[in-house]
Amino acid sequence: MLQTPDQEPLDTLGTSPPCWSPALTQKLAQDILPRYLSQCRWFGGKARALQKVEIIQDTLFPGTSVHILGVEITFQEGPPEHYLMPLCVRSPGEPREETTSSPHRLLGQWSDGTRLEDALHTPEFQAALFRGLIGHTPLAAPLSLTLESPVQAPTADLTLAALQARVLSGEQSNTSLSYADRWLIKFFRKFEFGIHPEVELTQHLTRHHFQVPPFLSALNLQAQGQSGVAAMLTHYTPHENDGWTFTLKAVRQVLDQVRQTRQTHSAEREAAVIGRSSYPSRAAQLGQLTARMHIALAADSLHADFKPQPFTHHDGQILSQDMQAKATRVLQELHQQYHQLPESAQALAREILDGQDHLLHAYEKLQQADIQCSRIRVHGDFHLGQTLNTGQDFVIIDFEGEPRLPLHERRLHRPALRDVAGMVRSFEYAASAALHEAPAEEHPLLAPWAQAWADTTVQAYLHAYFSTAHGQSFLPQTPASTQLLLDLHILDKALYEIGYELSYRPHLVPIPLRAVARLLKTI
Ligand SMILES: Nc1ncnc2c1ncn2[C@@H]1O[C@H](COP(=O)(O)OP(=O)(O)O)[C@@H](O)[C@H]1O
Ligand SMILES: O=P(O)(O)O[C@H]1O[C@H](CO)[C@@H](O[C@H]2O[C@H](CO)[C@@H](O)[C@H](O)[C@H]2O)[C@H](O)[C@H]1O
Repeated sequence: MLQTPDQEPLDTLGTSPPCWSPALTQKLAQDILPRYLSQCRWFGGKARALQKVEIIQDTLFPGTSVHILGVEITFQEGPPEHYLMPLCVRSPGEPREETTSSPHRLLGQWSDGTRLEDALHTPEFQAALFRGLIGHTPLAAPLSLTLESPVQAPTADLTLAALQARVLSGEQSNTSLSYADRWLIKFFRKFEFGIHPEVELTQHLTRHHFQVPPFLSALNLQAQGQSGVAAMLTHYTPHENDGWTFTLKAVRQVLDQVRQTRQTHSAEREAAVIGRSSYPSRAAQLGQLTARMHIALAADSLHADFKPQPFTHHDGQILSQDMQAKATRVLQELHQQYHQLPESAQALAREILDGQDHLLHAYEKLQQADIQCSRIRVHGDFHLGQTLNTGQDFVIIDFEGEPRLPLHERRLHRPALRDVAGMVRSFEYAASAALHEAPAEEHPLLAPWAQAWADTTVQAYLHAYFSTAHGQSFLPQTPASTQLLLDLHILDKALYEIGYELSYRPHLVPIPLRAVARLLKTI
């Protein structure tokens, strides 16, 4: 009998010894995966009603007994999603690494102790994947390798690193593994055929010597004559923490200081508390870095995929319609999820749903505006968690774009201000998250401080961005069109966050709800 992590008894698999079999894949699709997926951080379909889970591809990874399953998930409404799941059967004698009990790695267990596990957590597959991505294990169809250049390291170091894998924990839409903290493999969970923006942009920026973890190789998976990316190998960047953790700590420090001194907010006290902290200069560093990233992304005018393109009147119309369509979709999801929201969030959701017409109308300004700038390739999902704080500076990571968008949309040329808006939202998100860790009775004291922290930080960031990017073709020509593009991208991002949090982290949805309710009053 196979049991799922919550130990609910399931149908027996028969008396044959536990092993990989058609009966097992059938059981996976019918019983196990529908329940297991909803517990996985990387599963983006949590807000949608599942209709069917189907295993459409089963690839044995060379030299292992690991099955990389291509899983198609159909929902009662909307397009299907595809995920990659490397799984293996492990006998009772094989060691249980420390997180064995975690539902994120254990899919089930037979009565004799044999386990069905997520292979990304098992040493056998971790090592094999690394050897494959450094080109030491030949891969056979449907797998293949894109190798930028041979990995420069003594063979002994590589052999040892293969055995020193560590699954990174934390906020992730994919699964990343560090190898001896020198190399990093990102295994993409959501799978789609086509050029992967993360591989393409990391490769481009590596070649332009920009501050990204240098690209080394990509693992491709083919089916039906098409190819998609399953994993990417880069260097590991030693860092103190990621930009999100670093920033949250900075806001908490400000709020703690206020809590201890019980100082109500005033402009004078703000200058003393926030103005004297070291964070605004780090925000300015991020502003400069963002501008330099855009300059590097706009640098290759000979390559059609990177060459800047004009933002035409027609682009303004398309952008306006696209933002309206995305907003409508998110508001529909919000409407559908309304009764599952906590009461306080319901009030905000109601405010937003009631303001739907006003909100959609705001995007129409893009249709009349005279916006003169170029569209370039952008990061696409830019926020503090996409930066690593090395102590002195930051490095930018995670160029996959918004995981909720199809690949071809993530690769479109866009206004550079889309990324700037993403980072602005992230500073505000951090202020809001820190505030809402505090008990409600402290909010009257702390809220003006959290807002002042966000305003000061955003100002430092924007000032540095616009100074560094001054004169670049991707900046709109007038202050009015710059403001319009920025404001509407901020609104677009906050709405995206509502959809993202409903799908991935429902407990956090009040944060973007609060932001959109506030923006509704200013647009
Ligand atoms: N090259 C790298 N070097 C060191 N740590 C990294 C590197 N890339 C990612 N990480 C770590 O992994 C985490 C998740 O990476 P990310 O690319 O944002 O994945 P996801 O798409 O799953 O969110 C980061 O926050 C960081 O802690
Ligand atoms: O890092 P990912 O590519 O997986 O990006 C997704 O997840 C992010 C959260 O991990 C999400 O970012 C949102 O939450 C952040 C705090 O955790 C905040 O800094 C961002 O501003 C906010 O958008 C991102 O939107 C999503 O695409």
